[in-house]
Amino acid sequence: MGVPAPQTAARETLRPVAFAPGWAALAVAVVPFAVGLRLPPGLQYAPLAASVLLLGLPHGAVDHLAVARTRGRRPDRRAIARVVALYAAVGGAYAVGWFLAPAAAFALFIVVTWFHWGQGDLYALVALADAEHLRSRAQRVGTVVVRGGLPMLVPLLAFPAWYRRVATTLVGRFAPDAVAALSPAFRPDVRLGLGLAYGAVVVATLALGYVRADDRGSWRLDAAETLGLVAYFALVPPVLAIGLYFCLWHSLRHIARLLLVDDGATAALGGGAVTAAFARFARDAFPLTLVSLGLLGGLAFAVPNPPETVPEWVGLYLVFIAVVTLPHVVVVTLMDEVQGIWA
Ligand SMILES: CC1=C(/C=C/C(C)=C/C=C/C(C)=C/C=O)C(C)(C)CCC1
Ligand SMILES: [Fe+2]
Repeated sequence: MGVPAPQTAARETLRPVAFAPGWAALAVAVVPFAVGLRLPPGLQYAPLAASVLLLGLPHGAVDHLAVARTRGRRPDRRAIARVVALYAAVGGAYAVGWFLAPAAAFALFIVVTWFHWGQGDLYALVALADAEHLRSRAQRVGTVVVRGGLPMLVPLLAFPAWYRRVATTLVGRFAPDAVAALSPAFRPDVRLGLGLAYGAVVVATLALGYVRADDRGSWRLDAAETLGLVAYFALVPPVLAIGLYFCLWHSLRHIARLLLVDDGATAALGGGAVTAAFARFARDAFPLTLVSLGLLGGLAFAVPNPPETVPEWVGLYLVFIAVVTLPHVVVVTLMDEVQGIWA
C-alpha cells in the first residue's frame, strides 16, 4: 500500500499512541484475574459506561466525514447527506429488526462485531505496523477471522454464563423469553466445536504468516498480540474485558486511522502535536456524539421493557451500538476498499 509522503511523519508519531495504551491497559487488567482476585461487578461496567463519551461511541461519530476524507476530498453537504441516509436506512432497518426478532438481531450483532473488530485490527497491522507477512487476501481474511474471534468467541468459551447473562439483558429489553433461541450456542459440545475450529484457523493463519514473512518483526507483533488477547479474553470477565478493549484497542486504533485522513491532524502530527490532532478529532466527533446520546435516550422510551439497573442500561446501550455499528461497518469497509487494506 502506498503511503502519501506527509503521512509518513504523522504515522511515526501516531504509532506508539495507537498501540501502547491498549497493550498497557490490557496487560494491567489481566494481573488481578491471573492471580485469582475478583473485581466488584460495579467496577467491571465502568469502562463500557465511560465509552459513551470517551473514545468508544465517539470513534464512529466522524463517519459522516470519513469516506470523503479517505478519498482525498473535503466532505461537502452531499457527501455528509449520503452517510446520514446510510445510517437512517441501514440502522433504521436493523433497529426494527431488534423489535421483531431480538434473538436473531443479537446473533447478527455478534457476527458483525466479529467482522468489524477483525477488520479494524487488519488495518492496524497493514497500515500502522507495516505487516508485510500478510501477503495474500486469504491471509488477510484469516486475520480478520482470528482478530474478531478474540473478543467475540473467546469469552463464549471461557465465560459462557456471563455471555448468556449479557445476551439475556439485551434481548430482554424486547422479549425476555426470546433468548431461549440462543441456547444451543452455550452447549458444551457446540462451544468445544467452535473452539477447535477457531483454534485451527488461528494456528493456520499464524503459521502461514510465519512462512511468508521476510523480516519476522511484524509477524512477531501479530503473534504476540493474538496470543496476548487469547489470554486476556480467557482470564478477564467479559464486560470489563470488552469495555477496555472497545475504548483503548479498537476505538483508539480507528481514531488514529481517522487522524491520518484529516489533513489538519496529519500536519499537526507531523510537527509532533499529538494533543492538537486529538483535539481536532474531539471537535469533529462532538456533534454526532451528542445526537447519539439523544437517540439512546429515545430508545430507552421506545423499548417494551425500559432499563432500570446499570446492567440493563448497559444492555440498552449495546443495542444502540449494534444499530449504529451496521452502517459504521459499511463506512469502514469503504475506507478499506479505498486504502487497499484487503489487497
Ligand atoms: C459486552 C459483552 C459482549 C458483547 C459486546 C459487543 C458485541 C460489543 C460490540 C461493540 C461494537 C460493535 C462497537 C463498535 O465498534 C458479549 C460478547 C456478548 C459477552 C459479554 C460482554
Ligand atoms: Fe469501529
